[in-house]
Amino acid sequence: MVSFFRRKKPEKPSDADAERRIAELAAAFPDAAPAPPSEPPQPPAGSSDATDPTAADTAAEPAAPTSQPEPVPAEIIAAAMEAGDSADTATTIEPAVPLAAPTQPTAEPAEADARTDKPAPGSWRERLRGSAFARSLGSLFSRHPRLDDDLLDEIETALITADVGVTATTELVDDLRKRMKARQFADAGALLAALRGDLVELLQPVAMPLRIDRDAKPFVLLTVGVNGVGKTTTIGKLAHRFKDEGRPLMLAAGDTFRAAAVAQLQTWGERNGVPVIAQGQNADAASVAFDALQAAKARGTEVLIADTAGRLHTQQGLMAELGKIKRVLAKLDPAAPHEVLMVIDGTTGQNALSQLRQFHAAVGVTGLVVTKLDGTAKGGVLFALAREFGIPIRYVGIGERPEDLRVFDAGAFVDALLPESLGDTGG
Ligand SMILES: Nc1nc2c(ncn2[C@@H]2O[C@H](COP(=O)(O)OP(=O)(O)OP(=O)(O)O)[C@@H](O)[C@H]2O)c(=O)[nH]1
Repeated sequence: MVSFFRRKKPEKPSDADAERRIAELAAAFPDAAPAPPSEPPQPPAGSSDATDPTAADTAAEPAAPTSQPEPVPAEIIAAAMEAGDSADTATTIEPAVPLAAPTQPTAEPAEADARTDKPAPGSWRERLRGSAFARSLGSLFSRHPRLDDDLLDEIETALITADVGVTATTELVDDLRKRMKARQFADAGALLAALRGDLVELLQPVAMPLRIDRDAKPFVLLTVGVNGVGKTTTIGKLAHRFKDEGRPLMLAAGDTFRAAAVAQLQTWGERNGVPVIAQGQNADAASVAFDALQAAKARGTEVLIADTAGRLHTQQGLMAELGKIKRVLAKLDPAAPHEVLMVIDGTTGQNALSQLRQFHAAVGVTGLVVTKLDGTAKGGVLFALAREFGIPIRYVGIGERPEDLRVFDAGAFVDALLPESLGDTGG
C-alpha cells in the first residue's frame, strides 16, 4: 500500500494500468464478513474501553501522507457541539497526486453477449442471476407451467422465499388471480408479463436518482447504516462516480470507531484524488463532520460525503449520536445534510425493514443504497422496502468494483430477476 500512496498518476492510463488499479483496489478492500447481528453492541465512538477487532488490519500500515491541518478554533466547535463535547484537531489528508482532470463517465458494460447468448459480464442479469428470485421463477417458467391456481401458489411461494414480504406478495398474487379469473391471460407467458408489469409498477415510484443541488455548496451527503453493510465501500464508489462527473468533492472519515474504515476511506480518496478530512480514531464523529463541512465550504467544494460508524438500529445511544451529527452540520448550513443516505445490505432480508424504520425515526432517511445484490441476496427486499416506505432507492450495489454501483433502474432490475422469456436482453 506504501507504493500505492506514493505512485504518480500516469498521463495516459493503459489497459494494463486499469487492470492494475482494479487489482490494487481488490487488495485494498479484501472481503470482510459483515458483523453478525448477534455481535455484542459496540461501545460508543470515543469511549475509553472501545476495542476494535479490525484495528490490527491497519496497525502495520503507514499513515497516508498528510498536509498541515487547518485548525478549527476550539470555541467554534464547542459552540456547535452539545455541552461537554471536545474536538480534536482535524487532519486533512490531501491526495498524493494532483487532482485529476475529470474523466469520461465509466461506460456501463454491455448488457448481453450476442455471441454466447449468456448475460454479459457485469450486466444486471449476470450479477443478479444467482438470487433466489431469479432462480425460483426461472425454473418455474422453464417448465412451461399451466395457467391455473397451482401456478399462482408457486409464484406466491417464490416471492415470499425471495424476501418480497407477505403483504407485497399477497397484493401481487391477488392482482394476478383476479386478472386470471377475468381471462385476461392467454397462457402462463402472459401471466409472467403481467407479473413483470406489477413488479415494475411497485418499484417505479422509488426509482428516483440522486440529484445534486449545485447551489448547496457543498451538497452534504451523510451515509448511515448497520455495521458491515458497505457504507465505506459505497462512499468510495460514489467518490469515483462524482469525480468522473467532474464534481469537486471531499470526504469526511466519520467512522471513527473502526480504524480500518478511516484507512479504507483515505485509500479511496487517494485513488480518486479526493481530499479526506479525518481525525484520530475514537474522535467525535460530529466534530469530524463539522470540520469537514467547514473545510468544504472554505474550498468551494461541490459535494461532501460523510461516513459514519456502523451501528445496530437497536442501539439507542448510537442512534442518538446520528441525530447529533445532523444537528452539528445544521449549525453551519441549516439545509445540511441535504441527503441522508442509508446503506442496506441486500442479503439482510426482512430485517432491512426494521433497520430502515429505526434509522428513519432517528435521522430522517431521504435515500437508500441496497448493496450486495450480486451475492447471496434473494433480491426481493427492494419490493418490501418500496411498498412499506416509499423512500427513493438511489443506487444498488451489484459488485465490489467502482462501476458496480448502479443508479437504480426499476425496469432493468425486474428484467434481471425474471426469466428471459419475456424477450428482454437482460438489461
Ligand atoms: N459483493 C459485494 N460486496 C460489497 C458490496 N458493497 C460492499 N461490499 C463489501 O462489503 C464488505 C463491507 O463493506 P464496508 O464498506 O467495509 O462496510 P461498512 O458499512 O463501512 O462497515 P462498518 O464500518 O463496519 O460499518 C466489504 O468486503 C465490501 O467489499 C456489493 O455491492 N457487492
